[in-house]
Amino acid sequence: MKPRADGSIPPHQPNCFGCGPENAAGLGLNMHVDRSRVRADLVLDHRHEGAPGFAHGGVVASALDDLFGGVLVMLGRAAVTANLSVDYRAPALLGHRLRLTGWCARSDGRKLHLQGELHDAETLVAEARALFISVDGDHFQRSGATMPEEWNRWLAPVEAELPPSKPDI
Ligand SMILES: CCCCCCCCCC(=O)SCCNC(=O)CCNC(=O)[C@H](O)C(C)(C)COP(=O)(O)OP(=O)(O)OC[C@H]1O[C@@H](n2cnc3c(N)ncnc32)[C@H](O)[C@@H]1OP(=O)(O)O
Repeated sequence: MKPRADGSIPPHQPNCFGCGPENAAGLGLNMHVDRSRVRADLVLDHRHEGAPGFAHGGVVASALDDLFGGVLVMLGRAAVTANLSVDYRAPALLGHRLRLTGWCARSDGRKLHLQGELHDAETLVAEARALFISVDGDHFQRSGATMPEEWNRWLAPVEAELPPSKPDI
């Protein structure tokens, strides 16, 4: 799995909660590569409500987690979330166009240290740090479900260190 020629990132799989177009309960993220970052716009609605008019914090965390899944595609690394930390800086308002940005701060063997932000125009709504751990195909065999064909190459072991990337390059 890799970004398309136009920079858009294909869904992890059609029913992915974050980006799968066939998941009626999903967030429907459309992600794309912008230099060394991954970006996506997100408009949340009443299905995602916590306090009246505000998005549920777990939904915000889910969006950032799946955005990091887009960073994995950009990097060509298959990995899973080991740790996700979110600082909520301002309420995420339903009906507003929110912008997600994610990038890889550094890698260390199997460990990928990812960072992301959620903005509403100029307002920082949330920022996240995550530790992802690279995995191979055996990790996903435990579910017994059929893996998407395009994951085969993605799930090949990757030993090489990734170059450091910064959000502003
Ligand atoms: C690829 C497809 C992705 C598509 C969708 C993307 C959507 C977004 C991503 C997700 O939501 S993934 C779903 C949520 N995550 C999981 O289900 C992962 C569940 N956890 C595991 O399966 C295992 O704990 C894990 C694979 C993460 C690690 O197990 P391992 O047995 O492979 O590794 P190990 O426990 O030996 O840890 C490897 C290193 O990472 C470190 N580590 C692991 N978990 C950690 C943690 N939570 N905090 C800090 N360090 C951690 C660990 O200390 C160690 O460091 P050292 O090598 O320095 O000793």
